[in-house]
Amino acid sequence: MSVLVYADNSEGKFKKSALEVVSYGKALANQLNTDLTVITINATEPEQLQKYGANKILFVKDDSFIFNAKIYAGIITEAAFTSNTNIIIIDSSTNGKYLAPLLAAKFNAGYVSNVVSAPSNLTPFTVKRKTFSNKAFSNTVITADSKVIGLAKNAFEVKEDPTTAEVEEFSPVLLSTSVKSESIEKASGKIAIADADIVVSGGRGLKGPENFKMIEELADVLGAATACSKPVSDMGWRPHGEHVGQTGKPVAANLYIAIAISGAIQHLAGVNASKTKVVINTDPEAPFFKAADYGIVGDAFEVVPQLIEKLKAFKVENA
Ligand SMILES: Cc1cc2nc3c(=O)[nH]c(=O)nc-3n(C[C@H](O)[C@H](O)[C@H](O)COP(=O)(O)OP(=O)(O)OC[C@H]3O[C@@H](n4cnc5c(N)ncnc54)[C@H](O)[C@@H]3O)c2cc1C
Repeated sequence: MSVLVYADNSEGKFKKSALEVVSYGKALANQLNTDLTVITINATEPEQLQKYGANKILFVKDDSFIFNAKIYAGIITEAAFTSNTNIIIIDSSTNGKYLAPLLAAKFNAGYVSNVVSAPSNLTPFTVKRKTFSNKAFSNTVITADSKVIGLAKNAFEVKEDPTTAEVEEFSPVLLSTSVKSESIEKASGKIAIADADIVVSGGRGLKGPENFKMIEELADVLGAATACSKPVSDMGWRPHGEHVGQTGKPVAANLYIAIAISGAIQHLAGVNASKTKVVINTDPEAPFFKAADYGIVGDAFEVVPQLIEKLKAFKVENA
């Protein structure tokens, strides 16, 4: 009986969250003294996953597949039955959050989301998860024989553990579904907040919508998504889709840069799952400084343009 991980990719490339779930799967497989099987769909280099401990890699290659949760859940369930597994691990990307409940229903499994560490106990199977807008942890027991684990982003380190894996093409017997994605047209060329590695976010301290040009420019240089605090979107300075926090979108980026944002508890609740938080604020008493890893006490209108120039120069030097 092996552990099965679904490794998602973006345009064929594995994201960090995919490597995190594979590393988690390997740790769990070691704990259970079993093998790790990974399934991936339309990744360009599926064999890369052997670097992170996969013993078997099942890859589906069919360019006509466009992400559709029902179809993908069907494929992953079929892979679970083929590989005789009773534990499926999945990331917490937007796709992962669509997939996990469908998988749990198909697999008749107990599903726990937002998991942050390997099981503390195997009998009963107990995992630690984040809860209450990431302000608390809960030790949760999965009593069902089959289990679906949704791993929180940035919760488990990517760890190399090279193996020689069996790499096998997997041809699922696709069941017909009531819904099929024919094509995807992205709303804009922008990076989505939920899946971004870096997020640059602006607050009310920027004083007006015209000043968000520098937020966009910084985001451009860093290849980041742009975001904002609630009042900024309430006042119509930025679209509502950019509002992050307890009542907005959650952010679990590798780097979250908060510019002229005070760090109210409702804002922090939505961004504190990010790995490294940087704050730029004129007020040294702003609450965000307590939550941040790095802080600059300074005027955004002076600091941000300098940061952009330095980053541009760094990119030219290191091109
Ligand atoms: C039920 C409820 C839910 C909420 N949900 C959310 C949510 O999901 N997300 C959210 O963001 N908020 C939420 N809020 C609002 C939240 O309480 C704060 O009011 C809000 O986050 C403040 O936004 P801000 O930090 O951009 O603005 P402000 O509180 O006005 O802070 C602006 C900051 O900019 C700094 N500043 C000013 N000028 C400069 C400058 N030139 N350079 C650098 N820094 C400067 C100031 O020192 C200050 O710290 C919620 C509130 C409630 C009651």
